[in-house]
Amino acid sequence: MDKRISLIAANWKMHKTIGETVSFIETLQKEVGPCTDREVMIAPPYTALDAARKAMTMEGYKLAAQNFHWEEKGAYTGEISGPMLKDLGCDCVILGHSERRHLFGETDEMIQKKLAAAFKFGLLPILCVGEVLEEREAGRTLEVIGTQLERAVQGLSREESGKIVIAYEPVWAIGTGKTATPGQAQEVHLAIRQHIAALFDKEVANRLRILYGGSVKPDNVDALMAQPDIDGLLVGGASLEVSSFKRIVQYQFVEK
Ligand SMILES: O=C(CO)COP(=O)(O)O
Repeated sequence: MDKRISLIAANWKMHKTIGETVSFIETLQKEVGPCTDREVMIAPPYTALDAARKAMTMEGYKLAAQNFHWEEKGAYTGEISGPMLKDLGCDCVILGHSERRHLFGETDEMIQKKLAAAFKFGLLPILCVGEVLEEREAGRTLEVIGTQLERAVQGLSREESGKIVIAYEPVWAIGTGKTATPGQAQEVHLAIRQHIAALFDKEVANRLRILYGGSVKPDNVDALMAQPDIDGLLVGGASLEVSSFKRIVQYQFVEK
């Protein structure tokens, strides 16, 4: 199996001013140091992207936006484009987060356009997928995620598909304190990899990094990261304090 470098990502959502962002990043880098065997990604709000870029001085730290619009420019009041994010020095962009899907009405079709645009404008996409509680209880988890995946990757080349980062975020586990058990998360991560293998091929699937997100905390990080198909984490609440995010970044490494 290809070796996949782990990615520990912070999604700050609508939190932190410029000053708070700079202070967080400076403290984190001072306490964690450069990262060579894992990548750390931070997604602050748009308003703090520029300051965050300037504060990131160490190896292994990456900057992401939480969303963007697929068009390059135009009459889209309130929107931000890929070239604008590149201009700010962003490396990655989070796409299709469940809050975007459920609170702001993003559809699979919009997410597919955003995914294609991320490649067009040179941003690494982090594609979020996940089921709601009723879907899990009805035994439809894998079907729902399969559909989200198929629709999102439509039109992508084989090479592009191998580069996507997928984040599995069960909607019922986001901000609720309810984490999927490591076994539940592993089951879905494996299914995602198998689905991508069926859509493209095994080599693409083996290269794919799949993150888990949903109430990740210092006390469950090691068990989650020990699972063979969990290649990283997308952390909300616990990424807002340096002390908890640092512990998550410094998860206990196990050879897989
Ligand atoms: O939505 C998430 C990350 O994108 C997860 O949020 P919490 O870690 O707060 O559950």
